Amino acid sequence: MSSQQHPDFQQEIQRLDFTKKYMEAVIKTAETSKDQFQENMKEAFQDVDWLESSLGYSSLLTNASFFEMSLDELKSLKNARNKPYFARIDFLREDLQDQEILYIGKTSLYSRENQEQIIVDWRSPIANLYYEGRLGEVHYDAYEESFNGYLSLKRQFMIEDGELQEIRDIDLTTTDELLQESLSKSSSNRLTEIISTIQEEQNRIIRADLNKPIIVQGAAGSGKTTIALHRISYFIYQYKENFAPEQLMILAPSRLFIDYISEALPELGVERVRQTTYQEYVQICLGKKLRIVNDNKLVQLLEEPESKECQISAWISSVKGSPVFHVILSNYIKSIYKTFFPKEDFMVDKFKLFSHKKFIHLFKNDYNYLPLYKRLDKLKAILQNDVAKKKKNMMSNVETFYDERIERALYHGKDAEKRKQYVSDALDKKALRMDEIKKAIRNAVPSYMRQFPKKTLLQYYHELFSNPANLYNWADGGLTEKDAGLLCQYNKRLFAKKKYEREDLALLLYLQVYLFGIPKELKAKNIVIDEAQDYSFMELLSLKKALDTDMFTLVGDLAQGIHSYRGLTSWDGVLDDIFPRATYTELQKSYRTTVEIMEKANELLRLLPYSFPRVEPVVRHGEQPTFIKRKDRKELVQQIEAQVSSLKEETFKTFAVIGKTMKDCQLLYSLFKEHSDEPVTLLAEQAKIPKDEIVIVPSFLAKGLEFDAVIIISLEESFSPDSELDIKLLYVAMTRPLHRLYFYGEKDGDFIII
Ligand SMILES: Nc1ncnc2c1ncn2[C@@H]1O[C@H](COP(=O)(O)OP(=O)(O)OP(=O)(O)O)[C@@H](O)[C@H]1O
Repeated sequence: MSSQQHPDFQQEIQRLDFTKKYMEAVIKTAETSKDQFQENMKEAFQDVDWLESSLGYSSLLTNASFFEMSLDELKSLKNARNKPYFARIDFLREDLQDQEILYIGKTSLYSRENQEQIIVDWRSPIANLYYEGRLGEVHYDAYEESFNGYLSLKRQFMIEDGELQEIRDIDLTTTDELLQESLSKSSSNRLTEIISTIQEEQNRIIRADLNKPIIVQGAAGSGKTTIALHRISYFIYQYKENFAPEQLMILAPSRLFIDYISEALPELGVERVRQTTYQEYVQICLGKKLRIVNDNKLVQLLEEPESKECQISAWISSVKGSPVFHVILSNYIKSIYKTFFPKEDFMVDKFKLFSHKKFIHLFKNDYNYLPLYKRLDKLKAILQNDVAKKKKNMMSNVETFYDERIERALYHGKDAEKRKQYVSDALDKKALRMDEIKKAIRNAVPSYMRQFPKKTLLQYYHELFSNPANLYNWADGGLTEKDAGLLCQYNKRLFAKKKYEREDLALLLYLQVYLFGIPKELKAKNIVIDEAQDYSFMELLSLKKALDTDMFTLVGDLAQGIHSYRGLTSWDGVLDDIFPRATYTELQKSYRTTVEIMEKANELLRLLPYSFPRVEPVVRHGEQPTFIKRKDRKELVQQIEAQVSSLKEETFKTFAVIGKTMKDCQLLYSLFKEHSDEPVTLLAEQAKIPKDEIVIVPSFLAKGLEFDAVIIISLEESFSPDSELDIKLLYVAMTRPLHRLYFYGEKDGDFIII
């Protein structure tokens, strides 16, 4: 039924009008003075002729009183002005008489007269009925109670600029037209919120137990990034009393990616969540800016796959990220700890203040929870305290010793001359001893502390690789002697140039945790990691140790694991050994691409040596992906320009040309600069994604992004069916478009499956 003919259309228009006016009055009052609320209400509703209708709105003008609002609440209310809600549910709870009619929106709004909800927040427990509930008998859980009832209506609203456009009632048979419509729209180059069309399987992840970590293996375009952001929003809503948004953290693969998600964040009320990249975060924790080289070994692997050096370097990365290094670091740390067990008692002058056994006991037991150097600080403080407490006693002991002697000599000595000499010597000795003891008191703690090694994190790290025999022993059989030798040689070469690689960061972070500790203010309470498949075992383990929590949301896709030389090839180890409490979920449905594109991309998955289930696209059809024989140089640029301009005529807005490597992209970029006036941007890791421009982007940087149309090019580089990496890169590139996909190459074999 078209919305205009819907019997409730007029009534819904009135309801929307009421809600908007009510919101305006509340916003105005919050911005001025709360005493003005009655006035503001009268003003907002002055020309409304339906107030006396059966809807019973009139009492609000007389009974309303205003309540304080937080700045955040006010901001979300203002954001919701143009679209106060997107759905309605009618629910009769079995223990209540009256049916509840609930309007669901981005934020909540309470009636100031009777505290009834005018708009229900999408994150509230009852709103779950919209996402999960079929019409009929349903239940929802809230505050550890379950409520049964009957859901008689699920209605969706299309509201644009505050005007009601359409109403759709969802029954058992209707497909989700709103979803179809939302997916058929063109992309704005940015991620947006999807609260009105969240699907059941996605909703379950967003609302999954917030006290447990969660790992999501999701196909390309299944909504992983989107869900992760919505889960943060849900978390903030549920725990607004306990956590400030700043205590949550998103770790994104690059600055480019942070820019990409930035638009969805304010919409979801999560813009204050910390957003950073793994490398930035670790370096902040280490308190050092290191010179990171070979950041993208992937590029080397692509450009020189046969080079021996390159293969060794990839192998080094995989070992440093593997559980073997957990064993190595644990043993290494134990060996460092041993050098901190004192062998001597703590003496001040001739006084024994602290036995070394007591010291070791405190060190090993009472301060076990602290990092090594923090334990040392504690002990130092204890010694200083002890000395301060016993100082007087020690001095007076010495003093008394001499004074007694002097006194005895004064009263008992017979020979006056001898007595005088004795007293004078004793007084000298006393002065000397007093000086000695004062000096001993001053020096005792610093000189005792001097026995402990004082090294920096980097010194410890360098020592880890200084001796292959040690490394071999610490590995407990995890490395051969030859491997240990190779690792030491490789790292020594780097250290000599004061350089480090990304893979060193995890190991440095682990050592930092156990040796020096991580400042409290850097420990987020809940962490979201996107593209988690690109993290190694050690990277995830070190992060968990550094942050001191297992409250992680990890989302990723092993099929897009283009960094698998260092990253993960299975979630098993992560689940078993790092996050044993985690809930593991898979998402197979893809919302981004059309059936035609996804089916083609699925062909690639079959070529990978792992068994990935086929990705199921949401039924949305489009054109078949097309191969176009590219022309040379200048003409190629014209070919692409013509393609884009015809796509623009079809109202598509965002376009990317994806090349396998940065080299191919740079080549195309220079061709554009030479032969075209069309604005183009070559995307780099730190870049921002421009709107309304063609972007040229290498396949490995395109991960996570999306565009209306994508052209995959092959200039000097083609994708090889024999390389797992090439298959994954092509898969990533092919799953970026929403609507159209083209291959521009010399011959169809350039793209493996075309
Ligand atoms: N329930 C939904 N309603 C509307 N759009 C959706 C829904 N779920 C996902 N989408 C859209 O599908 C696209 C893909 O989502 P997203 O980028 O979160 O997927 P992803 O799993 O992170 O993909 P990739 O692994 O390729 O990076 C986005 O445009 C997102 O807005």
